[in-house]
Amino acid sequence: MSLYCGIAYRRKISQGYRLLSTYVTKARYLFELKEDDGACKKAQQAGAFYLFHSLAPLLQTAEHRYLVPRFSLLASLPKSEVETELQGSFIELRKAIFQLNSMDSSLLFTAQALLRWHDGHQFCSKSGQPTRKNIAGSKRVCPSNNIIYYPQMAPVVITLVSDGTRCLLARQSSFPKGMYSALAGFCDIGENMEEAVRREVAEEVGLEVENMQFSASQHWPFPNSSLMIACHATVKPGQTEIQVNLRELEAAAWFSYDEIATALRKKGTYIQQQNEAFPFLLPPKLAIAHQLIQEWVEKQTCASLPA
Ligand SMILES: NC(=O)C1=CN([C@@H]2O[C@H](COP(=O)(O)OP(=O)(O)OC[C@H]3O[C@@H](n4cnc5c(N)ncnc54)[C@H](OP(=O)(O)O)[C@@H]3O)[C@@H](O)[C@H]2O)C=CC1
Ligand SMILES: [Mg+2]
Repeated sequence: MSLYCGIAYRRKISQGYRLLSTYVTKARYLFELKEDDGACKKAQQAGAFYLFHSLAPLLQTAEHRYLVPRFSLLASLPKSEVETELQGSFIELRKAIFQLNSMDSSLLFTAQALLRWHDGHQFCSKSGQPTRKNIAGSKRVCPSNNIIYYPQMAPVVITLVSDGTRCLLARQSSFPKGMYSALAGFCDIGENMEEAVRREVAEEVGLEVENMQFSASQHWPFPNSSLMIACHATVKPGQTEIQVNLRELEAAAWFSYDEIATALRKKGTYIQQQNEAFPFLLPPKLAIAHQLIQEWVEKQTCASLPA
């Protein structure tokens, strides 16, 4: 039984935080760790580790939340013994995101994405020879031709479309029961963000958008690493009739401010909410889709206030 360990890059320099006072110094230290195997080996001795098994992180349960323990020592033990010894379980990250906090999730997402990338890039695509990982895990090199492979993220646009008073959400059959989200899609090669937003909205719901506004971005590890680029957009006036592309989506609909605001206020665990008679759930707080929806509600609230 093999155990993977994901190195928490930002945490492992905990000693360094006190000595290095500025963001620039910290960024340069991390750069050095990626470039200098010796420096990285040294840092690992004082570092903290997350444990993964088959890409599932070891988590501890506390009430309705998951805690992410970090370890300084690693031993090779069977999975079940590790779980018993460390009072936790290896839990699929996709299932755990509903109960993780944002600090933990960001590091876990990075660690899992790196582990997955290394697992899938063991061989050079040109020579077919095994590639070698540097100590930091920031790249792999083919010893026969020196080609360097770096971990990659696929750009994905995610758009919250509004008609001024309602917003458009959709669901795929793979989503958890009752969950609706903003429209997302991978950028095609050669496309810029604006073109990808227009195309994805047209492809998925048959609408044309205008007035795009960038909101924020996020690294998302599922199913492979994506860079989520989140935007707001509006449909052309009077063009609100949805034509769902059933190859991509199970359903799509316009939702009113009240429906969305009520869903945002829902309490209880995700499972409890899913068991309601008519579950309508929004993406977890950690997902940038949630942030887009929250922003839209805030904008609507401001717009309805008297001047
Ligand atoms: N963080 C967040 O808030 C959210 C994140 N997402 C993420 O956005 C991503 C894209 O959303 P989704 O609607 O599925 O995308 P798309 O609408 O682009 O549809 C996905 C399909 O596109 C094809 N595809 C094209 N390029 C790629 C690529 N580089 N990698 C994988 N598949 C590709 C695949 O088809 P085929 O399998 O036939 O090859 C896949 O089934 C997903 O990974 C999802 O997890 C989505 C919503 C919210
Ligand atoms: Mg999509």
